[in-house]
Amino acid sequence: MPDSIAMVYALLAILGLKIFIDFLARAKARPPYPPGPKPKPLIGNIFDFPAAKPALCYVDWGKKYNSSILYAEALGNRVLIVNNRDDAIEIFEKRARIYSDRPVIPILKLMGWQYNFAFFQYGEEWRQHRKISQQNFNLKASQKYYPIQVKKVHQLLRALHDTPEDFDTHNKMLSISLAMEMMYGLEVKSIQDPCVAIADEAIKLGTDLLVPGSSLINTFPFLQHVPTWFPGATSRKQADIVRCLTEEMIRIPVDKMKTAFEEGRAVPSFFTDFFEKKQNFGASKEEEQAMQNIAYTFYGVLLPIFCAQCFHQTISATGSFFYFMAVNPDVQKKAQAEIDRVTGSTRLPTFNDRTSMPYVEAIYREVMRLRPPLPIGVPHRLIEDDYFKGYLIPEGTAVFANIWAMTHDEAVYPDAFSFKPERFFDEEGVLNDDDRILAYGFGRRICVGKHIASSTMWLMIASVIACFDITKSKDENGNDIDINDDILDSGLLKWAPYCFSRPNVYSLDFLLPYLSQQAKFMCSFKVRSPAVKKLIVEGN
Ligand code: HEM
Repeated sequence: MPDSIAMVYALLAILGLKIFIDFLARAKARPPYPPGPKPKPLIGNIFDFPAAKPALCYVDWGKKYNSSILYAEALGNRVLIVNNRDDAIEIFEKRARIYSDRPVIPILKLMGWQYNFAFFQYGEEWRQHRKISQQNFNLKASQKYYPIQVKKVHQLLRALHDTPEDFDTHNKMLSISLAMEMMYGLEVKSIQDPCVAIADEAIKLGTDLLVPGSSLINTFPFLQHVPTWFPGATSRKQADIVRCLTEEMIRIPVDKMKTAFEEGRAVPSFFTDFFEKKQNFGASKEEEQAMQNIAYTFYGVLLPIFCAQCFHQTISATGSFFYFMAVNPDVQKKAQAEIDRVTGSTRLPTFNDRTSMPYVEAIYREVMRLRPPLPIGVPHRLIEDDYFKGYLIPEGTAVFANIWAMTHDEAVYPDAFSFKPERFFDEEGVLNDDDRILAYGFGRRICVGKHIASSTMWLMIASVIACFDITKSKDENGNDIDINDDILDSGLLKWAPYCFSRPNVYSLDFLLPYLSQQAKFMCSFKVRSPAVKKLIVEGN
């Protein structure tokens, strides 16, 4: 080998060695990552991520590593878990500029779910959608939907009265028909309505694809480019079906609403109001697309949160409430006494009663505390390196608020695992100021539908308690059927950032908190009196 070539090789070797030494020196000099399980060579923490109940597992990590923030990584995917409320406020709210992005999820696009702005990257498009949503669904503006909410809750009461054993189906009707009427002014009359069937199927099939191991695309995003005809591309095919269903889910209500408009029978709603404005004053294509996306997003979000069966094993906020009432008859009695005092048992509760019913308010807070429907929230993504409590949090880290850990913190909520609405009262018996519902998340991505959610939940709770005694179901011998405590696992399922090749791309498994494993529980609804029966039937 000529000397000059040998020289080049030697220089390259020295350069390589220098880069390696610099790398080691930098790694040594940089502040450490937050505590967490020790990563293994190459695979990192892939086997440390919990296979179930992540919220609980991350609480254990917190104890083990004596830290309220935990860090782990697997094949370039970085995850930070925040177990403590103050840290969450510092990170998501005080540092919102850099903690408001979302991880990129390639399969969403294959399923046509990229129109759901809850998954949008932090940027101009998200900002536009968020602004329109806030204008239409802030505390004051959302009150224009009160009449629809009242109508839907009264329909739920009638349905529970007629066929109490179908309470899951009635929950589904509440969520879908509320969304349809609020967003498109459309009345869904039965569970057989094509809108219901299509939305149900799209969400079921779509969420199936998110279950770990169900699709290799979740693990190896490059597989998204494999054509559907390719042998073995089953999840690719399923994603295609979901996309078709999702497109229908978006198209059908818009078409129906336009027809109603042309025929002069359109009812005011989020989208109808926009459509009317468009006819009169015009609107840009982007604006129309944004309105359509928002209507679809709200529709898609309402289903899993309120509906116990849309995601086949989900226990919803409504389902958690039924459960807590069935196993806490004393709480129910106390709430019924309060409601009867305010309404005189001569009418159903109304929104105007909310401030006069502090105990019902406390029940709402306690349901949301004990069973936050999304226990580890929806991940945010950090857009640049950050330093927190002396630790380095690298750019691209997916950051989870462990809401469940915060709402089960014994230091804040003594006897945290018990259902005790009384905890929200001070010594004078006045409702305390612990009124922030952590279940709605944090910062700029905080739930934009929280006022609709809060009012719907409150009215549903007050109305159902006013009308029914909810008890455990009985077996054929008249004995109580115990409700399996597994119900307590609600929504605590897994999130595991499986191997992805791109640092800002995460497994869809983070959506799994939406899913839970326990079977449907049984409870029974008994109308409290003939007078109440009359109120239910007449809807007063
Ligand atoms: C009990 C009911 C509900 C709960 C517990 C809940 C919870 C949440 C949580 C935890 C997030 C993520 C927040 C974060 O990133 O920190 C979220 C986002 C969101 N929620 Fe809700 N939600 C509920 C009901 C609703 C309803 C009824 C709507 C619409 C009508 C809605 C619309 C949205 C939207 C659009 C986002 C995405 C916001 C964004 O990314 O900017 N939610 N929700």
